[in-house]
Amino acid sequence: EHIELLNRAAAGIVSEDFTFQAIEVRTVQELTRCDALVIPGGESTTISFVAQQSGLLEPLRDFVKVQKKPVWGTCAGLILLCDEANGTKKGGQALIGGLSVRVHRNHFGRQMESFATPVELPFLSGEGSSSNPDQFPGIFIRAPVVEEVLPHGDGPEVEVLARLANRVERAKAGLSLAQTKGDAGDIIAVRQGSIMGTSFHPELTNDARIHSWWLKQVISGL
Ligand SMILES: NC(=O)CC[C@H](N)C(=O)O
Repeated sequence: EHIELLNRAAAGIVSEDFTFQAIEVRTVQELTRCDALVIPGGESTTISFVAQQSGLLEPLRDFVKVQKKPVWGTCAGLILLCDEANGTKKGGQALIGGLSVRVHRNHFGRQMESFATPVELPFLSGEGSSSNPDQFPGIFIRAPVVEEVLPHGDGPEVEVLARLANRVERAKAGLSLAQTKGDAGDIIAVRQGSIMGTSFHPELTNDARIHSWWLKQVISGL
């Protein structure tokens, strides 16, 4: 799904010296070919287990924290990119790290508590021609939130890109209040230097604006 939306986003970028190819990464060789990486949702414990087993965990840490190539994590991908996680499986779980934040896994509850709600993303205001330029369909599936921004040492600051609006505000956008979950102020999108994370799943919508925005950020840093 991410590749599909990235391809659509790339098709909208008109520049002579820009060529784009998206590949799936399962090996170190494939990772080495990449200028930037999206870590998708899924199950963070499984993703890090498989990454460890296939010798990808250290190369991923190097990609993110040493080479500082642009990375965007969605949901489980966000969890993996955080320096600390709460609500981890017993005994903890290996993370890639890089974002100076603590994330709370499964913040809204179990699978049955998954929900869709409009989210305000002020950074999108230049993207597309929607009548509601900042509004984006947020799909939260056993989603995490960033529960605390940690000291960032001598690295770049953590920018909070988006928080959930209050439920009454979101209910005005079409959902019934009962369907509208999550508390006002919950942090659902962050960026720190080359690393971005979103709690929700833009790749499960038909809206390529975040992919387009992110791709432009990546290109401008290359
Ligand atoms: N949709 C998702 O990526 C769910 C994330 C999952 N709850 C985890 O901890 O990894």
